[in-house]
Amino acid sequence: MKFVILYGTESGNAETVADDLVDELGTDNEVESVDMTDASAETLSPDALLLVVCSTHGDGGLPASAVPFAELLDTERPDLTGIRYAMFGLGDSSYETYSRGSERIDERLSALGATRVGEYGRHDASDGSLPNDAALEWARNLVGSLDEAQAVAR
Ligand SMILES: Cc1cc2nc3c(=O)[nH]c(=O)nc-3n(C[C@H](O)[C@H](O)[C@H](O)COP(=O)(O)O)c2cc1C
Repeated sequence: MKFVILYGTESGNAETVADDLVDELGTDNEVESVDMTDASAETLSPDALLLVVCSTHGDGGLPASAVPFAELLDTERPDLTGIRYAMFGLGDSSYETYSRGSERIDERLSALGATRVGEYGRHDASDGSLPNDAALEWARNLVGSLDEAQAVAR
């Protein structure tokens, strides 16, 4: 399977999550990690499953590295029909806007025609756990559910 991990971060947590996902998935798959700041419409390919890892900053806003990507989607409005993606949001439930930054990316991708697959993963920083552990568990479950779906389709 081919994965593109697209991360949006302000203070680096989502980037370390992306690094761990590359290590986890890279043993059996082709995996590329891209900061949203460096992403273009071509980063989103129907040949790869897009894993979007994005935090929330300000009051429910996008993290700094996700802002150019959101602007690109808003201005270029690429047709994302055929693109499949899964979401993992980093946030803190002590904010009323828990995980809202990731949802802002999710809403844009789906409005442009992309299809979200699997469970919407989230990490809540208020419980003191590491986002990396939650993300690895999410990714293992995601890959397991995709493998099952493929086996059923065969
Ligand atoms: C100044 C600041 C504002 C934040 N605002 C929110 C917020 O509105 N909603 C939320 O769910 N989390 C919020 N968070 C929590 C971050 O999303 C969380 O710490 C995340 O792990 C940061 O990931 P990053 O280092 O990749 O940016 C905020 C954190 C900081 C430091």
